[in-house]
Amino acid sequence: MMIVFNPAAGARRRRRLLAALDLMRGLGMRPEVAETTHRGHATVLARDAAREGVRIIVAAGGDGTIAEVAAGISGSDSALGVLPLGTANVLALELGLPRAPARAAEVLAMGRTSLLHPGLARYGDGREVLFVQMLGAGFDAAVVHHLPGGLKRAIGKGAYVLQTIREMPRYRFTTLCAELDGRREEAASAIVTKGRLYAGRFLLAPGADPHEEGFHVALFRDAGVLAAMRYGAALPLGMLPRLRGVDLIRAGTVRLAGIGVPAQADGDAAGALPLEIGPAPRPMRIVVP
Ligand SMILES: Nc1ncnc2c1ncn2[C@@H]1O[C@H](COP(=O)(O)OP(=O)(O)OP(=O)(O)O)[C@@H](O)[C@H]1O
Repeated sequence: MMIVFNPAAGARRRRRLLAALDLMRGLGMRPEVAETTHRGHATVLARDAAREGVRIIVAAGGDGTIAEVAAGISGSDSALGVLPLGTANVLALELGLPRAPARAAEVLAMGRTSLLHPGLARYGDGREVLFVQMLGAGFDAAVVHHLPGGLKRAIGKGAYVLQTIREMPRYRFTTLCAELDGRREEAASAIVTKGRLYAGRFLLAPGADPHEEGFHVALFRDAGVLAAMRYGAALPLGMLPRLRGVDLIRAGTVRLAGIGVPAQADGDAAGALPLEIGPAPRPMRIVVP
């Protein structure tokens, strides 16, 4: 087993990692730990470990770190493990992975796995971005693009709320075009999700399951500040999936286009449209409780 640790959020994360390591050592495990030094590094570390035949490669960080490690092991026989140390930890909530470091370590020690079907976004320039949870295009991506890293480290999840309020008056709402299995739709924003949850434990797509193939696409039809406020208020109340102006559609492939529309994948900035989303070439195994 190898642990890929993102130390970016400081001392608290390191303490939680050490607590997990303590338990593992108590069980006689001696996992190697590699620390990331920059964005994208987790993918390189995980890819090298997968080539060496490491059986379980653990992402110790948030959803961005998990996505980077998943990209590194994609196509290999290594399984993905998770020590949830991030801000939102959506995948951990989705899969019922414990947040307490000792309990998360126990799950890793047991090594029970299930199949995960990540999504792969392909851009016009040939770039590819793998995601395990979701890809958003439009307003939520603008929030992610402009979120100051320092603010997130200082106040955690509240940073997203603050940045959403800041973004409302300045985001230039444009129409994006979504092609869902070839069927054309229009929306102000879209979230292509593998899972049920969004931004923490808030319900977005009740019928979704990351263990299944395909995507659930949430289309936010209405543009403008008032609509964004309505969506933002409905989310924590669990009312978003039933809200007027929100449609949820299943699809196996998704094309998104729109001039200057930003994209985010698993909570990290991921360029701009146009892009095409389909399944990753191979599903991967993930360690689950
Ligand atoms: N050493 C580093 N310094 C700065 N940034 C890093 C470093 N290592 C990784 N990163 C970047 O930090 C991003 C965010 O980290 P991560 O996902 O672990 O935490 P988070 O954003 O707080 O969690 P969540 O996504 O659950 O909200 C990663 O996508 C990665 O690109």
